[in-house]
Amino acid sequence: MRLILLGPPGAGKGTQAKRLMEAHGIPQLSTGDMLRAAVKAETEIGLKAKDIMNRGDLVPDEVVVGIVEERIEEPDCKNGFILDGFPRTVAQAEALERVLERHGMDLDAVLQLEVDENALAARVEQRVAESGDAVREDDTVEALKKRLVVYREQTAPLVDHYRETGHLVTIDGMKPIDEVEAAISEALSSAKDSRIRAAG
Ligand SMILES: Nc1ncnc2c1ncn2[C@@H]1O[C@H](COP(=O)(O)OP(=O)(O)O)[C@@H](O)[C@H]1O
Repeated sequence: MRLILLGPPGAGKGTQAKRLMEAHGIPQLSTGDMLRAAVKAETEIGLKAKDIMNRGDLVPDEVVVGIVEERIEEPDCKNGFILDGFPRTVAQAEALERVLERHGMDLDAVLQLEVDENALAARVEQRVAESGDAVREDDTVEALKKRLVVYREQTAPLVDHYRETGHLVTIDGMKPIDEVEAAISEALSSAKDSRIRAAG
């Protein structure tokens, strides 16, 4: 199963990705985590990405598309994967479509976690407060605000994009974590049923 988790910072993508990973035995591919690892290892990509990430801006499309393509070629992605934090622009979505096509893969669903903007600010502020010393370098109030603006301007258009491609599944992300998980699992099984019906 190949899934995309879509939603603003603080929507709970990482939390649900981990649960999906356990439920389906497929890896979570978080471009944020991969880029943070590159920054830490001071690779060429990491050196380029560091300041961009700390500002809350987006790393260039070709950089993230490159790391995602390399990652999905790994053997653990054979049965599928969960993309978390990618694609973040329409150009990335189009590049992903080409990459998947080249590898003979297709998408099963794009899970949009829909959340209330006011609640988001509170969640991310809490994350900043709780993270204490282990704070992520881009978890400053300023960078978070910037990430929300970037989301609205560059990533939110993906909702329409994936509605048009027929992959969009909208989930209420304001519910408690277990209920969001249950809603996702239900949506995935009915998506599967309708695919089986369409094929049969
Ligand atoms: N697909 C992507 N395209 C461009 N930049 C990305 C992408 N994924 C992650 N990044 C960079 O990494 C930062 C952190 O990403 P992530 O951990 O997914 O953030 P969040 O916690 O806001 O969901 C982003 O602000 C951006 O600079």
